[in-house]
Amino acid sequence: MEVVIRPADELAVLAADAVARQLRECDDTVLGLATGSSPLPVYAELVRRHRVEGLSFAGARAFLLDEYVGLPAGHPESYREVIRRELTDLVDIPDHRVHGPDGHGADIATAGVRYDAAIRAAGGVDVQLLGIGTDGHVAFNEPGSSLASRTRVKTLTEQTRQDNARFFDSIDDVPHHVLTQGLGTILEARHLVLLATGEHKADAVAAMVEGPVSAFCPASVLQTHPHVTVLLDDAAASGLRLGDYYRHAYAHKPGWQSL
Ligand SMILES: N[C@@H]1[C@@H](O)[C@H](O)[C@@H](COP(=O)(O)O)O[C@@H]1O
Repeated sequence: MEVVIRPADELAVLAADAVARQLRECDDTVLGLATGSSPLPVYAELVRRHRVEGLSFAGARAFLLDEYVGLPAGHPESYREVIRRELTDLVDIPDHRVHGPDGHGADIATAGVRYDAAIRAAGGVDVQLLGIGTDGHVAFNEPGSSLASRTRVKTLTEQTRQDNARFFDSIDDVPHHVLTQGLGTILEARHLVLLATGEHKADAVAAMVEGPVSAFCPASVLQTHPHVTVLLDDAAASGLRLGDYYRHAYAHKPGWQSL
């Protein structure tokens, strides 16, 4: 796990660098896209590079991490619509190559199995963007999630519903259920890039990076993955005991070593 502590605007550039490098190196890159506020500056930077530098997503495919269950297709806060608005409608990736768990179809019980099969059939995710919830969830894997879990339906905690209520008219409109990639599914991506900013993430970040690997903090399972980049601003890093070491290591990072 590489922990990089830099100003927030620089974090977005670093994450975009990882995505852009993958797109340039591989014609049929498979991107893993996250929603929430944290990746938005990364998407803005990728859109800028597409427009100004000609970065192309034309050969790529993309898979979303998660989706609310029960929102009608086309609901503005469904993650499929959010990602269209923030990224995929603004670059040259064909819409039919962007996939999300089917949260409004009739067969919710088997949607997860089908989704995992689709990711596998695409060859797996090359670069997976991630955020972290204040309770340590990644995607919508709430505390208590199996560290080996696959894509399935989960029930949101009240904390997560409150955290996400800002996107809806009221908390009553936030669904209770979601379809989310499992932790085991996420761990199969080849490079995980997690962004967290702000003091409200500091406790979850400390538990993820320096706590025990435990279902109590689902994000801590990232400690078991061979290629994870954790991008933090000072506030999100403020609970880390080894913060000075992570800064030192990044300042002395060999020039040949990319994220
Ligand atoms: N399902 C998403 C997660 O993927 C995201 O990481 C989390 C944090 O969101 P934010 O980045 O807005 O703090 O929110 C939601 O719960």
